[in-house]
Amino acid sequence: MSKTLFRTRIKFCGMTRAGDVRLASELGVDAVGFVFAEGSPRRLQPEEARAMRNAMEPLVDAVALFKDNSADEVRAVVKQVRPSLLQFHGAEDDAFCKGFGVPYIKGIPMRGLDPTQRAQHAIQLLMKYPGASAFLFDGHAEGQPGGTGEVFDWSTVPTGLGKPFVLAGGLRPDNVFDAVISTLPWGVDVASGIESAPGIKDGDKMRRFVEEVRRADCHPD
Ligand SMILES: O=C(O)c1ccccc1NCC(=O)[C@H](O)[C@H](O)COP(=O)(O)O
Repeated sequence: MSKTLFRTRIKFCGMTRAGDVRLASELGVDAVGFVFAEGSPRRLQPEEARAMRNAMEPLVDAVALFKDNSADEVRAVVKQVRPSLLQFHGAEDDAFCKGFGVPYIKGIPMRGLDPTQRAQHAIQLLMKYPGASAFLFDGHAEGQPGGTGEVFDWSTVPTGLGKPFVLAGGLRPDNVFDAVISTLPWGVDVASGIESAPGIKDGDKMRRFVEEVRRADCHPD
């Protein structure tokens, strides 16, 4: 694969502390994610996310993440937090995902897929989620929660999507360079790989993660 000229976007997911959000902005991170999925150790109440959202610097996107939440819960978050993007990780269909007047990213479980089915997988995704602004390829298995640090086989990333994709799943400062060079994603997303405990981001890991993505962006291949 030949290298393109764009800058790889970075999203830090599962933010729970205002100081972590501020440091992410200072590091030049493009988006931060607030998790509303039931059972997640990073789960926020809308009021908590709203407080962090109101303190955010301009030109940084807030992404609200759901997994099989009710429409009322999604609406409450949209009203209070004003995210610029929604991200769905459950069995929500396209009609549900696009029903809130906010662009959406669809999280796709990638565990155990067949590398020979990359093109077919892309077609299936485009047919199933025509309204998605982007896909986020994640390391977990179908029905499982994300944010668990599981890497999937990058050779299964669908080809010929014609839409941006975000690579996720077990990315860390020590593997994100290879991940970017191998898959040339529109963006990368990380939760546990920049944490000292679930929801508690580690400043040094955050900084090193961003440096490694930038190093990959400058790499000639
Ligand atoms: O982060 C969570 O707790 C979570 C819970 C339920 C569904 C999805 C969740 N996270 C999705 C993300 O976007 C994570 O950033 C992604 O799974 C990568 O996580 P990690 O492998 O820990 O970097």
